[in-house]
Amino acid sequence: MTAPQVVVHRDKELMAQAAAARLITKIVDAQAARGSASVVLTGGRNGNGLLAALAASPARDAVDWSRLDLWWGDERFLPEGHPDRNVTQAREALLDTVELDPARVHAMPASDGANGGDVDAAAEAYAAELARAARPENHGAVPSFDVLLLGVGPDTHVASLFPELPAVRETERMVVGVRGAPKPPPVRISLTLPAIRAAQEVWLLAAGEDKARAVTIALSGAGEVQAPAAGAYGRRRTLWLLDRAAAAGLPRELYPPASP
Ligand SMILES: O=C1O[C@H](COP(=O)(O)O)[C@@H](O)[C@H](O)[C@H]1O
Repeated sequence: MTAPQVVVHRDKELMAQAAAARLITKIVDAQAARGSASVVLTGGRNGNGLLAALAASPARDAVDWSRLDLWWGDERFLPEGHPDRNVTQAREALLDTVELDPARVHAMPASDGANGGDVDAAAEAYAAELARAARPENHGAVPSFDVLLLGVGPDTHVASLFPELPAVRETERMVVGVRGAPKPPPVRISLTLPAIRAAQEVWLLAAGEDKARAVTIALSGAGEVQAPAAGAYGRRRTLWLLDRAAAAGLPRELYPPASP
């Protein structure tokens, strides 16, 4: 487990811009070192804010978009093209404006796709897609993603792992179907904590007053079943990217005094 590092920005706009700049640098560095990069996207306000900031950044042209693998941490199990699907929102915020290789865009299945309305079969299909992409050096059933992004919900959920629901207790499967999510829609697909922890770096995003309680709980030693965000960490780095409002309840010693 890597200890969380906390970076606090003035407001949510600056947080999104700084996170976008950080992500561009990570992708460019990975592509320079290995020829390609892999990123797991998140849905939600902060994840989409980051993508919009990336779309607006002139530095986005430093990325070779055709050599980027994109995966999703979770998806709302809805028909293809539904406006509430995370992939639809990501396309609108960024993906439709860059030259991605469609074969490298690994959206989670839709409820009107090959598996029909069977969310468990859809989750299994996504797990199989991840397993095919994993290399022997990844030592597991999912790739060692360069960066895995997670928005933190006001109830401490990450991806579609909600407090106390069975998905957050999963220790074997990499992807699961979720039913009864307290945030609509109730049926979702999610990476599990073991899949999330396969990433080299996990970045958790939270901005706004309504996230302050969740951030304080997750960073104060809570258990992952009660506070799923507490169980999200990367192999090499776990980075919490916050704005001042979301960090309001944290003890000041948790982040450096130099944070503007
Ligand atoms: O429903 C979801 O919510 C979380 C958090 O979203 P936010 O709007 O509160 O920031 C998100 O990370 C997840 O991907 C999404 O499906």
